[in-house]
Amino acid sequence: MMKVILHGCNGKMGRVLVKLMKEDPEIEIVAGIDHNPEKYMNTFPVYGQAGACKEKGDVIIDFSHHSALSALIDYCISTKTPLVTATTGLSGEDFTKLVDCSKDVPIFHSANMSVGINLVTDLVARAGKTLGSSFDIEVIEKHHNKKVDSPSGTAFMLVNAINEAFENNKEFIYGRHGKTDVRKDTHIGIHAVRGGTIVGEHTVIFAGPDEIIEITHTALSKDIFGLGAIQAAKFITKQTPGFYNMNSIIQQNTI
Ligand SMILES: NC(=O)C1=CN([C@@H]2O[C@H](COP(=O)(O)OP(=O)(O)OC[C@H]3O[C@@H](n4cnc5c(N)ncnc54)[C@H](OP(=O)(O)O)[C@@H]3O)[C@@H](O)[C@H]2O)C=CC1
Ligand SMILES: O=C(O)C1=N[C@H](C(=O)O)C[C@H](O)C1
Repeated sequence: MMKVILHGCNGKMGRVLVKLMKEDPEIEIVAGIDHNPEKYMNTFPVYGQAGACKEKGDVIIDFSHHSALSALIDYCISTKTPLVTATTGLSGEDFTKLVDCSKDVPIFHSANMSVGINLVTDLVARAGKTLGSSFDIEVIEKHHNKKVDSPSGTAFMLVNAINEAFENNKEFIYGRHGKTDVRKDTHIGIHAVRGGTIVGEHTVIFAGPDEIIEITHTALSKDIFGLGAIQAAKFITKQTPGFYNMNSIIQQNTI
Protein backbone atom coordinates (compact mmCIF):
# COMPACT_ATOMS: atom_id res chain seq x y z
CA MET A 1 0.00 0.00 0.00
CA MET A 2 1.42 3.42 -1.01
CA LYS A 3 0.76 6.13 1.62
CA VAL A 4 0.11 9.51 0.00
CA ILE A 5 0.03 13.03 1.45
CA LEU A 6 -2.00 15.27 -0.85
CA HIS A 7 -0.86 18.90 -0.96
CA GLY A 8 -3.61 21.19 -2.28
CA CYS A 9 -6.23 18.53 -1.46
CA ASN A 10 -9.17 20.98 -1.51
CA GLY A 11 -8.44 22.51 -4.91
CA LYS A 12 -9.92 21.47 -8.26
CA MET A 13 -7.12 19.00 -9.00
CA GLY A 14 -6.93 17.96 -5.32
CA ARG A 15 -10.59 16.79 -5.47
CA VAL A 16 -9.89 14.89 -8.71
CA LEU A 17 -6.94 13.15 -7.01
CA VAL A 18 -9.07 12.25 -3.96
CA LYS A 19 -11.64 10.60 -6.28
CA LEU A 20 -9.01 8.73 -8.33
CA MET A 21 -6.97 7.55 -5.36
CA LYS A 22 -10.07 6.21 -3.59
CA GLU A 23 -10.61 3.97 -6.63
CA ASP A 24 -7.03 2.63 -6.45
CA PRO A 25 -6.62 -0.33 -4.06
CA GLU A 26 -2.82 0.23 -3.92
CA ILE A 27 -3.18 3.74 -2.42
CA GLU A 28 -4.09 5.18 0.96
CA ILE A 29 -4.37 8.96 1.49
CA VAL A 30 -2.91 9.44 4.98
CA ALA A 31 -3.18 13.26 5.14
CA GLY A 32 -3.99 16.38 3.18
CA ILE A 33 -2.51 19.88 3.29
CA ASP A 34 -4.44 22.95 2.15
CA HIS A 35 -4.86 26.64 2.96
CA ASN A 36 -8.40 26.10 4.10
CA PRO A 37 -8.43 22.70 5.90
CA GLU A 38 -12.10 22.83 6.94
CA LYS A 39 -13.47 23.33 3.41
CA TYR A 40 -14.55 19.68 2.88
CA MET A 41 -15.38 16.70 5.07
CA ASN A 42 -12.48 14.38 4.31
CA THR A 43 -11.80 10.85 5.48
CA PHE A 44 -8.18 11.86 6.20
CA PRO A 45 -6.74 14.62 8.44
CA VAL A 46 -6.09 17.95 6.69
CA TYR A 47 -3.49 20.50 7.87
CA GLY A 48 -3.13 24.20 6.98
CA GLN A 49 0.58 23.88 6.18
CA ALA A 50 3.13 21.17 5.42
CA GLY A 51 5.08 21.72 8.67
CA ALA A 52 2.00 20.83 10.75
CA CYS A 53 1.46 17.43 9.12
CA LYS A 54 1.87 14.62 11.69
CA GLU A 55 1.49 11.61 9.38
CA LYS A 56 4.37 10.06 7.46
CA GLY A 57 3.75 9.41 3.75
CA ASP A 58 5.68 7.40 1.17
CA VAL A 59 5.17 10.31 -1.23
CA ILE A 60 3.58 13.77 -1.48
CA ILE A 61 1.50 14.72 -4.51
CA ASP A 62 1.22 18.48 -4.97
CA PHE A 63 -1.28 20.47 -7.05
CA SER A 64 -1.46 23.81 -5.23
CA HIS A 65 0.11 27.26 -5.68
CA HIS A 66 3.69 28.30 -6.34
CA SER A 67 3.76 30.36 -3.13
CA ALA A 68 3.41 27.11 -1.14
CA LEU A 69 6.40 25.40 -2.74
CA SER A 70 9.20 26.64 -0.50
CA ALA A 71 7.59 25.38 2.73
CA LEU A 72 6.71 22.12 1.00
CA ILE A 73 10.32 21.53 -0.11
CA ASP A 74 11.55 22.22 3.45
CA TYR A 75 9.09 19.58 4.68
CA CYS A 76 10.30 17.06 2.05
CA ILE A 77 13.93 17.60 3.03
CA SER A 78 13.33 17.36 6.79
CA THR A 79 11.15 14.22 6.49
CA LYS A 80 12.98 12.72 3.46
CA THR A 81 9.64 12.33 1.66
CA PRO A 82 9.66 12.02 -2.17
CA LEU A 83 7.64 14.69 -3.98
CA VAL A 84 5.55 14.73 -7.15
CA THR A 85 4.83 18.37 -7.92
CA ALA A 86 2.51 19.45 -10.73
CA THR A 87 2.13 23.05 -9.60
CA THR A 88 2.87 25.67 -12.27
CA GLY A 89 3.80 29.35 -12.16
CA LEU A 90 7.18 28.43 -10.62
CA SER A 91 10.01 31.00 -10.64
CA GLY A 92 13.65 30.28 -11.54
CA GLU A 93 14.36 30.33 -7.78
CA ASP A 94 11.66 27.70 -7.19
CA PHE A 95 13.25 25.43 -9.82
CA THR A 96 16.70 25.88 -8.27
CA LYS A 97 15.28 24.91 -4.88
CA LEU A 98 13.61 21.83 -6.38
CA VAL A 99 16.84 20.74 -8.09
CA ASP A 100 18.83 21.28 -4.85
CA CYS A 101 16.27 19.23 -2.92
CA SER A 102 16.54 16.41 -5.47
CA LYS A 103 20.11 15.75 -4.28
CA ASP A 104 18.58 14.35 -1.06
CA VAL A 105 15.07 13.26 -2.08
CA PRO A 106 13.48 11.97 -5.32
CA ILE A 107 11.63 14.88 -6.96
CA PHE A 108 9.26 14.57 -9.93
CA HIS A 109 8.07 17.70 -11.70
CA SER A 110 6.05 18.12 -14.85
CA ALA A 111 3.99 21.16 -15.81
CA ASN A 112 1.71 18.69 -17.58
CA MET A 113 1.16 15.17 -16.32
CA SER A 114 -0.46 13.84 -19.50
CA VAL A 115 1.53 11.42 -21.64
CA GLY A 116 0.25 13.14 -24.81
CA ILE A 117 1.69 16.59 -24.12
CA ASN A 118 5.08 15.06 -23.38
CA LEU A 119 5.07 13.46 -26.81
CA VAL A 120 3.95 16.80 -28.31
CA THR A 121 6.92 18.49 -26.60
CA ASP A 122 9.30 16.19 -28.47
CA LEU A 123 7.39 16.70 -31.74
CA VAL A 124 7.48 20.51 -31.63
CA ALA A 125 11.20 20.56 -30.78
CA ARG A 126 11.81 18.31 -33.78
CA ALA A 127 9.55 20.42 -36.01
CA GLY A 128 11.43 23.58 -34.99
CA LYS A 129 14.79 21.99 -35.75
CA THR A 130 13.60 20.66 -39.13
CA LEU A 131 11.74 23.77 -40.29
CA GLY A 132 14.31 26.33 -39.15
CA SER A 133 13.91 30.09 -39.02
CA SER A 134 11.85 30.49 -42.21
CA PHE A 135 8.78 29.34 -40.20
CA ASP A 136 7.30 31.69 -37.59
CA ILE A 137 6.35 29.99 -34.34
CA GLU A 138 3.34 31.02 -32.25
CA VAL A 139 1.78 29.21 -29.29
CA ILE A 140 -1.85 29.55 -28.23
CA GLU A 141 -2.96 28.03 -24.94
CA LYS A 142 -6.55 27.94 -23.65
CA HIS A 143 -7.68 27.25 -20.08
CA HIS A 144 -10.64 27.69 -17.72
CA ASN A 145 -11.45 31.07 -16.19
CA LYS A 146 -10.17 30.10 -12.71
CA LYS A 147 -6.56 29.56 -13.77
CA VAL A 148 -4.25 31.90 -11.85
CA ASP A 149 -1.01 31.70 -13.87
CA SER A 150 -0.49 32.83 -17.47
CA PRO A 151 0.93 31.64 -19.75
CA SER A 152 0.47 28.04 -18.64
CA GLY A 153 3.35 25.94 -17.35
CA THR A 154 2.84 23.69 -20.37
CA ALA A 155 3.24 26.61 -22.78
CA PHE A 156 6.60 27.36 -21.14
CA MET A 157 7.55 23.69 -21.40
CA LEU A 158 6.77 23.72 -25.14
CA VAL A 159 8.56 26.98 -25.98
CA ASN A 160 11.60 26.05 -23.87
CA ALA A 161 11.89 22.76 -25.78
CA ILE A 162 11.62 24.60 -29.12
CA ASN A 163 14.08 27.27 -27.99
CA GLU A 164 16.63 24.59 -27.05
CA ALA A 165 16.41 23.33 -30.63
CA PHE A 166 17.41 26.87 -31.70
CA GLU A 167 20.31 27.02 -29.21
CA ASN A 168 18.22 29.36 -27.02
CA ASN A 169 18.32 32.18 -29.58
CA LYS A 170 14.56 32.81 -29.54
CA GLU A 171 12.82 35.64 -27.68
CA PHE A 172 9.40 35.05 -26.10
CA ILE A 173 6.73 37.68 -26.91
CA TYR A 174 3.67 37.54 -24.62
CA GLY A 175 0.62 38.66 -26.64
CA ARG A 176 0.58 41.71 -28.94
CA HIS A 177 -1.23 45.00 -28.75
CA GLY A 178 -0.99 48.36 -30.45
CA LYS A 179 1.57 49.65 -32.90
CA THR A 180 4.32 47.28 -31.89
CA ASP A 181 7.36 46.50 -33.96
CA VAL A 182 6.94 44.05 -36.80
CA ARG A 183 7.48 40.41 -35.95
CA LYS A 184 11.10 39.19 -36.00
CA ASP A 185 12.03 35.65 -36.97
CA THR A 186 13.70 35.28 -33.55
CA HIS A 187 10.33 35.74 -31.82
CA ILE A 188 8.08 33.03 -30.44
CA GLY A 189 4.64 34.52 -29.73
CA ILE A 190 2.78 33.12 -26.71
CA HIS A 191 -0.95 33.82 -26.26
CA ALA A 192 -3.16 32.86 -23.32
CA VAL A 193 -6.96 32.48 -23.61
CA ARG A 194 -9.07 32.09 -20.44
CA GLY A 195 -12.72 31.07 -20.46
CA GLY A 196 -15.41 28.78 -19.06
CA THR A 197 -14.32 25.31 -18.07
CA ILE A 198 -11.73 24.64 -20.79
CA VAL A 199 -9.57 21.86 -19.33
CA GLY A 200 -6.45 22.73 -21.33
CA GLU A 201 -5.55 23.16 -24.98
CA HIS A 202 -2.13 23.92 -26.47
CA THR A 203 -1.48 24.66 -30.13
CA VAL A 204 1.91 25.34 -31.65
CA ILE A 205 1.70 27.03 -35.07
CA PHE A 206 4.59 26.89 -37.52
CA ALA A 207 3.69 29.41 -40.21
CA GLY A 208 5.98 29.36 -43.23
CA PRO A 209 5.97 30.66 -46.77
CA ASP A 210 2.69 29.34 -48.23
CA GLU A 211 2.22 26.53 -45.71
CA ILE A 212 1.18 26.15 -42.07
CA ILE A 213 1.66 23.31 -39.62
CA GLU A 214 -0.38 23.26 -36.41
CA ILE A 215 0.20 20.75 -33.63
CA THR A 216 -2.55 20.70 -31.00
CA HIS A 217 -3.04 18.82 -27.77
CA THR A 218 -6.46 18.95 -26.12
CA ALA A 219 -7.09 17.68 -22.61
CA LEU A 220 -10.69 16.46 -22.36
CA SER A 221 -10.71 15.75 -18.63
CA LYS A 222 -8.67 16.65 -15.54
CA ASP A 223 -8.43 12.91 -14.86
CA ILE A 224 -5.52 12.56 -17.29
CA PHE A 225 -3.43 14.89 -15.10
CA GLY A 226 -4.47 13.07 -11.94
CA LEU A 227 -3.73 9.62 -13.36
CA GLY A 228 -0.34 10.85 -14.62
CA ALA A 229 0.49 12.18 -11.14
CA ILE A 230 -0.48 8.84 -9.55
CA GLN A 231 1.70 7.00 -12.06
CA ALA A 232 4.54 9.42 -11.21
CA ALA A 233 4.06 8.80 -7.47
CA LYS A 234 4.27 5.03 -7.94
CA PHE A 235 7.39 5.58 -10.05
CA ILE A 236 9.36 7.86 -7.69
CA THR A 237 8.74 5.83 -4.55
CA LYS A 238 11.05 3.27 -6.22
CA GLN A 239 13.77 5.76 -7.21
CA THR A 240 16.92 7.08 -5.55
CA PRO A 241 17.26 10.88 -5.05
CA GLY A 242 17.23 12.75 -8.37
CA PHE A 243 15.13 14.99 -10.57
CA TYR A 244 12.54 13.14 -12.66
CA ASN A 245 9.90 14.08 -15.22
CA MET A 246 7.39 12.39 -17.52
CA ASN A 247 10.16 11.35 -19.90
CA SER A 248 11.72 9.25 -17.11
CA ILE A 249 8.52 7.14 -17.09
CA ILE A 250 7.98 7.14 -20.85
CA GLN A 251 11.54 5.92 -21.46
CA GLN A 252 11.12 3.16 -18.88
CA ASN A 253 7.75 1.96 -20.17
CA THR A 254 8.24 2.88 -23.84
CA ILE A 255 4.52 3.77 -23.89
N1 LIG B 1 1.03 19.53 -14.10
C1 LIG B 1 -0.24 19.28 -14.44
O1 LIG B 1 -0.54 18.33 -15.18
C2 LIG B 1 -1.31 20.17 -13.93
C3 LIG B 1 -0.98 21.22 -13.12
N2 LIG B 1 -1.97 22.00 -12.58
C4 LIG B 1 -1.50 23.03 -11.68
O2 LIG B 1 -1.84 22.63 -10.35
C5 LIG B 1 -2.07 23.79 -9.55
C6 LIG B 1 -3.45 23.67 -8.89
O3 LIG B 1 -4.46 23.69 -9.88
P1 LIG B 1 -6.00 23.69 -9.47
O4 LIG B 1 -6.30 22.52 -8.60
O5 LIG B 1 -6.76 23.88 -10.72
O6 LIG B 1 -6.05 25.05 -8.61
P2 LIG B 1 -6.99 25.41 -7.38
O7 LIG B 1 -6.82 26.88 -7.14
O8 LIG B 1 -8.36 24.87 -7.61
O9 LIG B 1 -6.34 24.60 -6.16
C7 LIG B 1 -5.19 24.97 -5.47
C8 LIG B 1 -5.39 24.60 -4.02
O10 LIG B 1 -4.17 24.87 -3.31
C9 LIG B 1 -4.51 25.66 -2.18
N3 LIG B 1 -3.38 26.51 -1.79
C10 LIG B 1 -3.04 27.72 -2.28
N4 LIG B 1 -1.96 28.20 -1.63
C11 LIG B 1 -1.65 27.27 -0.72
C12 LIG B 1 -0.65 27.20 0.29
N5 LIG B 1 0.25 28.19 0.46
N6 LIG B 1 -0.59 26.10 1.09
C13 LIG B 1 -1.48 25.10 0.94
N7 LIG B 1 -2.48 25.13 0.01
C14 LIG B 1 -2.54 26.19 -0.80
C15 LIG B 1 -5.72 26.47 -2.60
O11 LIG B 1 -6.39 26.97 -1.47
P3 LIG B 1 -7.25 28.34 -1.61
O12 LIG B 1 -8.21 28.12 -2.74
O13 LIG B 1 -7.91 28.44 -0.26
O14 LIG B 1 -6.25 29.42 -1.88
C16 LIG B 1 -6.51 25.42 -3.36
O15 LIG B 1 -7.28 24.61 -2.51
C17 LIG B 1 -1.93 24.99 -10.52
O16 LIG B 1 -0.61 25.49 -10.41
C18 LIG B 1 -2.15 24.37 -11.89
O17 LIG B 1 -1.57 25.08 -12.93
C19 LIG B 1 -3.27 21.78 -12.82
C20 LIG B 1 -3.67 20.76 -13.65
C21 LIG B 1 -2.71 19.89 -14.29
O1 LIG C 1 -4.29 25.06 -14.33
C1 LIG C 1 -4.63 24.13 -15.07
O2 LIG C 1 -5.82 23.75 -15.16
C2 LIG C 1 -3.59 23.44 -15.85
N1 LIG C 1 -2.35 23.78 -15.63
C3 LIG C 1 -1.21 23.21 -16.22
C4 LIG C 1 -0.41 24.27 -16.95
O3 LIG C 1 -0.29 25.40 -16.44
O4 LIG C 1 0.14 23.98 -18.01
C5 LIG C 1 -1.48 21.97 -17.02
C6 LIG C 1 -2.83 21.89 -17.66
O5 LIG C 1 -2.79 22.53 -18.89
C7 LIG C 1 -3.97 22.36 -16.79
